[in-house]
Amino acid sequence: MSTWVQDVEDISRETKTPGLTGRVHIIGLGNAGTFIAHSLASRQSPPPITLLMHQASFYHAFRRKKRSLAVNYNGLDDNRTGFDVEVLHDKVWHRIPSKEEQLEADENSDILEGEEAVPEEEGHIECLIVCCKSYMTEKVIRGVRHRLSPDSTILFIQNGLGIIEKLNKEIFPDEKSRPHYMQGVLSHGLKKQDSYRVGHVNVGSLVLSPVVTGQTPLIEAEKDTHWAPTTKYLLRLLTLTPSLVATADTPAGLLQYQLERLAVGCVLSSLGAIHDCKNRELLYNFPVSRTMRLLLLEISSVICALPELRGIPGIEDRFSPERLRRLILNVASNRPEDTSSIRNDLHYQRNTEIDFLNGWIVKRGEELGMKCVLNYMVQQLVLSRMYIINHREASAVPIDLDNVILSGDKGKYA
Ligand SMILES: CC(C)(CO)[C@@H](O)C(=O)[O-]
Repeated sequence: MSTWVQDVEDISRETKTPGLTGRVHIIGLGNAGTFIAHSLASRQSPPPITLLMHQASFYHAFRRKKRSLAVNYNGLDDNRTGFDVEVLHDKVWHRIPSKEEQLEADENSDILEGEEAVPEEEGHIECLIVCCKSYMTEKVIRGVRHRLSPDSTILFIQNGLGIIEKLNKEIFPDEKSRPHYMQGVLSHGLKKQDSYRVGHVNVGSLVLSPVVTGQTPLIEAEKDTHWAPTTKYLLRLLTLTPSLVATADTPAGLLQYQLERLAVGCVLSSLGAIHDCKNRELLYNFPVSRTMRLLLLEISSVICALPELRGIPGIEDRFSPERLRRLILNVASNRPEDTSSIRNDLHYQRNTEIDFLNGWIVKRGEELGMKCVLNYMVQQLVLSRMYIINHREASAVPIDLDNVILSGDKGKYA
């Protein structure tokens, strides 16, 4: 198997682009980000990897873990080190030197507990893997926008759809100065065990494809294989990383996996959050089953009418309400103890991905002249739950228990 250095040299020669460094930057160290960074570091020839952290506290936690990422396979932790780190402080990325570099450093910094030298931020980003939640992506990309160029490639591995359209509108309106995009669907079973430690529950895959914008239907895009050097490099690097089980697909092929994932999310994630329950509690429940069927009628109609999918054989069968329903029941039965990601986000009072799930169906339905009222209602129910939870928290009266005095033997508070 070729090393990453050979890959960089080959691609530089083939595409006549000297100066590629082969460095991969990763933002978002949840389950997917940790697993991908760990997998790249587990290669026989690991490429240079930089983890981008938005808060000094994330780095402090990482340092407590001896700057290692762990994936637990069959009960055994596999620890990997060797990651470079950059931390955002005052809108500037600061590179945190590795242990070896620190030994040589003589400067001190006040933002990172005054122990480590913080050199100037690093420059251009060639390959960026974004694994944060869809609702955070715009903010995250704004933070590295000045380090991206039309020669960069960004790979998005996230739930939901509509993120790239939003980025193009808000951050990269000029097509010529836009970076190249790739998207991926990760189906490995991952479970968070601790910060920077993920359990690998079952083997899945990572399906990848470069993103083409402005080509409808997508089947037309199959003729175009002129990918940017950084796209070629990232695709080669990931597909040759054994633990990822990654494959390259066409844009139309990938979109179909994304839509299946979207349908599962629109039903299981949203209903799990509204009912505040685990996947298993949505099974064998007649009223839930009625809701699922009705939601799927709208979801299936929108997907089957998408102009991007025109000309692809078998779309009506693959995305029929009944097939989607079976797919969803399969996921729920195989992962009965899973808690929906939207439910988790609500629990921790974070924003949710609802606008990129049911919200996307509503938006695309509108463009196609379909009123998806049930998906709209589900979107609003999740948003209203978020509103209630946030307001409940905001209006809670803080009690200073340290200063509460118990008076008399009746146990009354004084
Ligand atoms: C879809 C899901 C509920 C499956 O367990 C979960 O993966 C989620 O919420 O993204």
